[in-house]
Amino acid sequence: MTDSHPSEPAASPFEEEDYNGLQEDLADRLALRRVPGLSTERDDVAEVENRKVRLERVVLVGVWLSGTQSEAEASMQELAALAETAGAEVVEGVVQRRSKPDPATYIGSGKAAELRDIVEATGADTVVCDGELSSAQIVHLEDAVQAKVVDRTALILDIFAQHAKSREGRAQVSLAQMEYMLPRLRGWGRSLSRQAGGSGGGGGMATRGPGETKLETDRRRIQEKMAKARAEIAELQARRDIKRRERRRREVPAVALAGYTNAGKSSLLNRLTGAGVLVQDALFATLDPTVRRARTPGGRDITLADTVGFVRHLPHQLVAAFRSTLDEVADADLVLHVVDASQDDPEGRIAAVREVFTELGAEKLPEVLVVNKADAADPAEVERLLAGAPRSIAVSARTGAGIEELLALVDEALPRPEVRVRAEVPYSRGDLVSRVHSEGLIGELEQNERGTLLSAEVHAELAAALAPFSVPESAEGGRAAAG
Ligand SMILES: Nc1nc2c(ncn2[C@@H]2O[C@H](COP(=O)(O)OP(=O)(O)OP(=O)(O)O)[C@@H](O)[C@H]2O)c(=O)[nH]1
Ligand SMILES: [Mg+2]
Repeated sequence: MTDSHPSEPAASPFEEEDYNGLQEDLADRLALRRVPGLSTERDDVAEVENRKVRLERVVLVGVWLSGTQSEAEASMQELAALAETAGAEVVEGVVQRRSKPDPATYIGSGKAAELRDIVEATGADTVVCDGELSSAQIVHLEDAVQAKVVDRTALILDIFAQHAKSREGRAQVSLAQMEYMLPRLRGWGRSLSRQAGGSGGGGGMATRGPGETKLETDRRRIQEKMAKARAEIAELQARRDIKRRERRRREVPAVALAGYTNAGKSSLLNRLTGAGVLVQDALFATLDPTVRRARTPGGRDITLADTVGFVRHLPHQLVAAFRSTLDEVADADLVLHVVDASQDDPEGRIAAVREVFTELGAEKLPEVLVVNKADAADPAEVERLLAGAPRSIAVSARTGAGIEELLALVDEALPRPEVRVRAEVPYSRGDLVSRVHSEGLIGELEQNERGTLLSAEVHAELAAALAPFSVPESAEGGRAAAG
């Protein structure tokens, strides 16, 4: 397909002399990886209608559109990791270099025929494509390779469906799945019933007739379910909003841990707060965000939220459906952007995460780049990443290295409380003094016979509560040493 490379006999079915090494390499690695023992069966109405890829033998197919060889390799390896996370066994991975995906079959039709041979030879039951395919592409490719075809979006949705535990998480995933499914119903109906008919041309017309009624019913049923899911999410979101507003009212600064999936966000939350959050060497281990309290070395209380991991080309249906969850990021006062320094192409991951930040309207928030897994990473790589961000720190959630420093940096990076106060708080109002400790920044503090004399920076609401006890800067010999 490409013109820029002189042709040579290609050893591998898919393209190209300068690519063979990579492919064999890839095939080797892919063949080795397997995630055993993932739970499989779960009966969810929405899931039943979806395309599951668990416990299947899959062949991965990518179209290498642009970028370097190592980027193409990274993308395929990530697809393999996703497939395995979903519970599939990857038996083969192939890439075709093209200027754009084939509008009919994603990969070129000649390559599709070769892919069919691979599917047959390996006994695979499913082909997973590294992109988002139209329903027509799925149908045509299924016809060509005689196996089920699943795209990257469906794969990610399937993983989310397997991992979502809370009511809210499950409703969000099922909404996203239905949104994905709705425009593809026609194609699927056709391909599943395997009606005959030419592989080109008429497209959806082939389903006209008796099938049409069924299609309409399905569509209506799904739309009804989507409405129900939306209502459920809205209700749960209202509760989440109340909690968040409560935190806001108390003006506890909100810090969100965000970043690429498997970067170590949950591990960091555990390190920072002792929360026993699930940590797993798996993609999208966390779907239900946990919010915990923590205290900075400066004595300020903060909330720390663990969040859903991001991935390249995170399906927009998911971003939309997880909106209320992801608002933990959008509403934060500070984002800790966690990146795994031990993996390939951390910059690509950082960029992918920032794209999602933008989609969430969180791109302007103060950010600390937390370069994690420093224990396992190349120190030069860590240095490079640190240098690439104005505010950054290297840590290891595993060994605990850098954690204290991270907390200190949080202190520094958080917006400072805006009101300076000086007050003499009677001993009967010890509660106010402890609020100043945890919610403000204390300058001076001393006890005298009337109460606690303090000067501090606090937020507006606390300043108002302290107002009855305020004393002018000059009054009282501020630092009467002996007390
Ligand atoms: N070597 C090393 N491994 C780490 C470190 N932090 C986390 N890990 C490992 O990385 C894997 C992922 O950790 P998690 O904390 O679950 O990552 P996450 O970002 O919450 O992942 P998702 O919730 O799936 O998006 C686990 O196997 C952790 O043990 C670290 O500092 N060093
Ligand atoms: Mg997690």
